[in-house]
Amino acid sequence: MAATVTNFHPVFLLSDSDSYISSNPRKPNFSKRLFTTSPLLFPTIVSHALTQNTPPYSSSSKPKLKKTGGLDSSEKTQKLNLQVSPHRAVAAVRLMRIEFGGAFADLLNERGKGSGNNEMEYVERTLGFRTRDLEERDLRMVTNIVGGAIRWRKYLDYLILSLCHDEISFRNMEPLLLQILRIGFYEIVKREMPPYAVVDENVNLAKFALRPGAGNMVNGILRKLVSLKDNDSLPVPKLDGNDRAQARALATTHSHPVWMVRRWTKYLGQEAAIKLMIWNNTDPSFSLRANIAKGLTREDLITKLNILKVLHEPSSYLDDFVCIRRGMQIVIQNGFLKEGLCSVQDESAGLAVSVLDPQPDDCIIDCCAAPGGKTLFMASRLKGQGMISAIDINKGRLRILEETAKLQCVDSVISCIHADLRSFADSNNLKFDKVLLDAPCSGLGVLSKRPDLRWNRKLEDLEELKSLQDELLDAACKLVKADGVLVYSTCSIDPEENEERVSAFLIRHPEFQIEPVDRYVPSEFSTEQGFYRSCPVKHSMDGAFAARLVRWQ
Ligand SMILES: C[S@@+](CC[C@H](N)C(=O)[O-])C[C@H]1O[C@@H](n2cnc3c(N)ncnc32)[C@H](O)[C@@H]1O
Repeated sequence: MAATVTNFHPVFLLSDSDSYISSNPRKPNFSKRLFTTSPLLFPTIVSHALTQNTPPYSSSSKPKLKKTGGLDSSEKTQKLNLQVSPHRAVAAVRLMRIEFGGAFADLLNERGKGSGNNEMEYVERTLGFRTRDLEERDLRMVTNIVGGAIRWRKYLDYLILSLCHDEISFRNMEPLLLQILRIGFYEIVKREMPPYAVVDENVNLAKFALRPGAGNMVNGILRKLVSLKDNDSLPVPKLDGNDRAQARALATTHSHPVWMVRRWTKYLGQEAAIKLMIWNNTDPSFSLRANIAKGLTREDLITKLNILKVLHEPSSYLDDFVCIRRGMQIVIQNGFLKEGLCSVQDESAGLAVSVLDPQPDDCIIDCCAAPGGKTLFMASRLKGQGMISAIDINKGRLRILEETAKLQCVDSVISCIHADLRSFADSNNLKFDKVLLDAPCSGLGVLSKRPDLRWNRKLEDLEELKSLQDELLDAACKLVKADGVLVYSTCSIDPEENEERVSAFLIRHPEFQIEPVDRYVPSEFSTEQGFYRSCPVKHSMDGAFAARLVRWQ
């Protein structure tokens, strides 16, 4: 079934700042990381993870499901547990789903697909009991705990390991027990919550979801942690030794993979790498694009936000954008997105569209378009005149684009094409004024919004991505008419996916040359080489890159 906007799927919401690896048929292993695991499969996966050690409930105590998949109402009440705080129970299950079920850590999706009743079914199936339904405040706490426990996973595990008897008991720890400890450690060390309440609550969760002995263990470890923290004697990774040793220490302290620290230290220097990691660990802020095609100007949007007391300020860089400082959930709950009045779009993505500079009557092709963040923004700039062909290899995501285009009233200027760009460009002799290639990339510029991404990305991915980016550039350039424009963009901050890809392209295609972007974006975003680059720390937005290339012969 088509994913609809009302499903509020993370892919839709976080479109621009998200990164996707190709479902490249030539590289089938690529698609593995692309999708969330089917919710139907999740309980099986988690059960497996749980039973690696001790099952959380015996088979006789497992909740019975009706044939429809819903819970029998008598079961619901029987299993209701009022002693466990609901937000911790839900957070523990979400963490399990993200780690073992391949779900996205979606910071906006609090009431969408996979939550609400569905989510309580996961809770019951995973923990063996239900909790009371979540209130708004609980939902905010779930989001905070899940985001924080994922971001800080490496650092939290370092602390947990330091308080375990030995490394083997840490390595063999039941997955659910480990999630509960991570929640407790995160709350005590990073959220500075009243420690004894945190200890009690997490002990209860371990006791009911696992067994009394697990509760005792959580109690012992958390109490040791509280005492170390009170005495200011938490272990600290030592920043000394050679580059590799220093990278390892920084990776632990700032909770990132070692390879990322080494790479950023190489390209940015240690100080800037540290600042970037601190940024990635900060709660993200979101920006909204007012949908002028639906008759909502930025001023109208601001009026609505003022009425709802959402803390915001107009973007300094883009006319239609508003930066939300606090109250994003209010925007979601009031249906602004579902009604298509505005979209969640990072300014960095909006600026990449400015590099292409879509104008009424332009004939544009968006080569990797789904789920459509940039296509829809470009379409709104055409003001009903011109045409955008939106290609994507992923049918499901393309359907999201189609439906959102209708919702936002820009469908009359968009035509969707489900195809692999490479074969499309080979078999069609079409030429366009403007070609956008928003390439699949590592997403290293959007780690603050995608807390799980840092753990899912591997250094090896970069090599595969780089050759895919080259192939897609070679295909996209075939579609550019004489004097036409090709914009290559990513949401990565890695020079090998950005500047290096463009340099390599220009060697292969001397018929293109760089047009400096300073006419299209504020000068602080333009690099010496004439490219667009946003830096999270400097500009307080996601990291992104774009190059504007013109076919001159
Ligand atoms: C970074 S995302 C694009 C995001 C999109 N531009 C937006 O703003 O919402 C990259 C997209 O490239 C698509 N893709 C990957 N390989 C492709 C190929 N060979 N042909 C066409 N699309 C491809 C993926 O399905 C994915 O949707």
